[in-house]
Amino acid sequence: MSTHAPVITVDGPSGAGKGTLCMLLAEKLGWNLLDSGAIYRVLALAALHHGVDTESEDALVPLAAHLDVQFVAEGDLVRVILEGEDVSDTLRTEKVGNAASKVAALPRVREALLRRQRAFNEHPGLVADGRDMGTVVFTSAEVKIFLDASAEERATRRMNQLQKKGLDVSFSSLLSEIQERDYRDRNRAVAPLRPADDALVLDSTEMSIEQVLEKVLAYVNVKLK
Ligand SMILES: Nc1ncnc2c1ncn2[C@@H]1O[C@H](COP(=O)(O)OP(=O)(O)OP(=O)(O)O)[C@@H](O)[C@H]1O
Ligand SMILES: Nc1ccn([C@@H]2O[C@H](COP(=O)(O)O)[C@@H](O)[C@H]2O)c(=O)n1
Repeated sequence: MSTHAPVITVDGPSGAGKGTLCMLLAEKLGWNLLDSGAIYRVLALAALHHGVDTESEDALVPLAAHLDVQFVAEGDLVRVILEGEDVSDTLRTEKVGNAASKVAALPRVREALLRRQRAFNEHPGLVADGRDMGTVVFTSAEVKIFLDASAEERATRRMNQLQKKGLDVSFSSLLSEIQERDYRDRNRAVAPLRPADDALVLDSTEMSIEQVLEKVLAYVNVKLK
């Protein structure tokens, strides 16, 4: 990876604050941003649209290889366009998140999406958000972070987020959806969710977004010096 731009990877379970942290880091550093979860979500949504079985690896691999998706920056937001349709809001639902974690458990599907993810590694640098950024996709990354928080705190954050959008949600169903997805992501045979051996593990349960950013920026400055 020496000819490539520097990379900061941020892995961790759903709702730990990876997306928020990565967006702030990318803004602060002026680097590119990869939301790898969005790629798995787009594939799951494409499968649902085309009536493709989300458990059939044979059917999903060609779909993954030919995904017609664009990520369009719009101010602070990145709009996701699948086959010409803006799917940014649909993509964030728990239904799609769950379907994404099913397609993400299939080895040949992950393989088919590797090149697409690595193509984001452009100058001046990349902040990569996901589950296996530090362990599989960018193993030589200069900085690796594993961001965690208790399942209860993550469900609370998600509930607040959805309530701000005017959605009525039950804490207990959010918690069980998060726990189900965690279990699948941590126990799959390929690229299971775990900290890279050389990652800084940060538990954000008791930390604000500002505290997480401050701690990570201090670490990044030391590592990139
Ligand atoms: N340290 C924090 N304290 C309180 N709320 C937080 C913190 N970090 C993030 N949040 C809030 O939690 C919600 C989920 O955060 P975010 O989307 O960044 O998580 P994520 O790890 O990227 O989740 P996913 O993997 O499912 O996309 C957001 O509403 C965000 O503003
Ligand atoms: N590098 C990654 C990123 C995501 N996944 C799977 O996709 C699901 C959705 O991810 P979000 O970050 O958008 O919530 C997630 O539950 C994982 O199953 C992955 O496997 N690898």
